[in-house]
Amino acid sequence: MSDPLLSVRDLKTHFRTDEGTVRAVDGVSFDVNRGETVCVVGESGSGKTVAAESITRLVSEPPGEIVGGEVRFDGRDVSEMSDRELRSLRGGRVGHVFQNPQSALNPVYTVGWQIREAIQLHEDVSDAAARERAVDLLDRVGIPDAARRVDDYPHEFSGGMKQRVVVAMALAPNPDLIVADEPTTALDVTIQAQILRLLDRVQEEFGTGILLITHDLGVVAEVADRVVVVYAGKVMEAGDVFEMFDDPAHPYTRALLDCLPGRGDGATTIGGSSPSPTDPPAGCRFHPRCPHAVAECRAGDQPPMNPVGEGESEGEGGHRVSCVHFGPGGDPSVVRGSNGDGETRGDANDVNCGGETR
Ligand SMILES: Nc1ncnc2c1ncn2[C@@H]1O[C@H](COP(=O)(O)OP(=O)(O)OP(=O)(O)O)[C@@H](O)[C@H]1O
Ligand code: NI
Repeated sequence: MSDPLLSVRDLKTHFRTDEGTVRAVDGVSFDVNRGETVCVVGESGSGKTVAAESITRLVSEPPGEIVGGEVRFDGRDVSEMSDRELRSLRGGRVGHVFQNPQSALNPVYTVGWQIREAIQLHEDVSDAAARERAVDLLDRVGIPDAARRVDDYPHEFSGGMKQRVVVAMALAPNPDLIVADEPTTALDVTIQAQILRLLDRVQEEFGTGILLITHDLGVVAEVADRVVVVYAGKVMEAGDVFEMFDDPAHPYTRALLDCLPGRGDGATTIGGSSPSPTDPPAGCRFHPRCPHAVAECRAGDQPPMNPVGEGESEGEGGHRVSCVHFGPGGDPSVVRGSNGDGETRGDANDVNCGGETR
């Protein structure tokens, strides 16, 4: 198999604050292959945005610092790139779409000008040709009357239309990877579905890799090929979307999935609160809230990523979980329920289904 498009290994991004060191991302690994959609899920403050920003080193240093690990894009170590190379990577081969479209658009230029810039930064094309492509892109992201709207300023677009412009801008240089951080939370569900469909079409046409950060497990079910579940800066579970929804392994994942309509009782909340980002618990970071925690979960480091299924590969692509019950000598039925079909699920787990998992 060829190298993954993006490979993140044991990434650690910390912030030095007056309250202490915030271990926002604390040893996170995942891959994104060409043409694949990987979703990162986890509750607020778990480090999703910081991980996404660390890929092209967008985290402001200080207070942030990438203190460990490795990010490889198309085989190249991103930490070895010059500032010039990094700038051309961002908004070039890696397109970012952030939660707030406002921050991605410059209010003093027309959207057409900004998309042209995004094209011409990476390609030697004439103004006329770039403008034509800008119109075409606006049209493709579903902006009506694109030939006229191309000369409008960002403030002349509604929130949903603005986010489409941002997507058009990210797509302008034909990126190999799109990193989209909650690109649709601020949008109504119809527009959200349209944007997701658009990304899907682009992916099909160009084989683009997509890293999508979202709270919304409904979106995950719809678009993900693989899922990475993060909690307090650590990966709890990763794997194929079907395997993960069919046989969720980590108690945290199971609690999250219980919030989906038609699963669990849909009304539970995770008891307790997120751990302190400056002083996270030893052992599994989820243990203080886990109904299945045993002594082994409370000491040492986060458990290694154990294969979930029989004969499951230990590699980056397989279904793996950071839980001692799936480790050597462990008994997964403790988590799955004695008959293995998850019947005990939902009783002690209290995951907040409101707010974050809209
Ligand atoms: N500039 C900063 N200075 C200090 N701490 C920060 C900074 N940026 C992020 N953090 C901390 O890093 C942790 C991870 O934040 P992050 O924004 O990545 O979470 P998230 O998973 O994206 O959450 P959300 O779903 O709310 O967007 C949080 O504890 C946050 O407070
Ligand atoms: Ni975020």
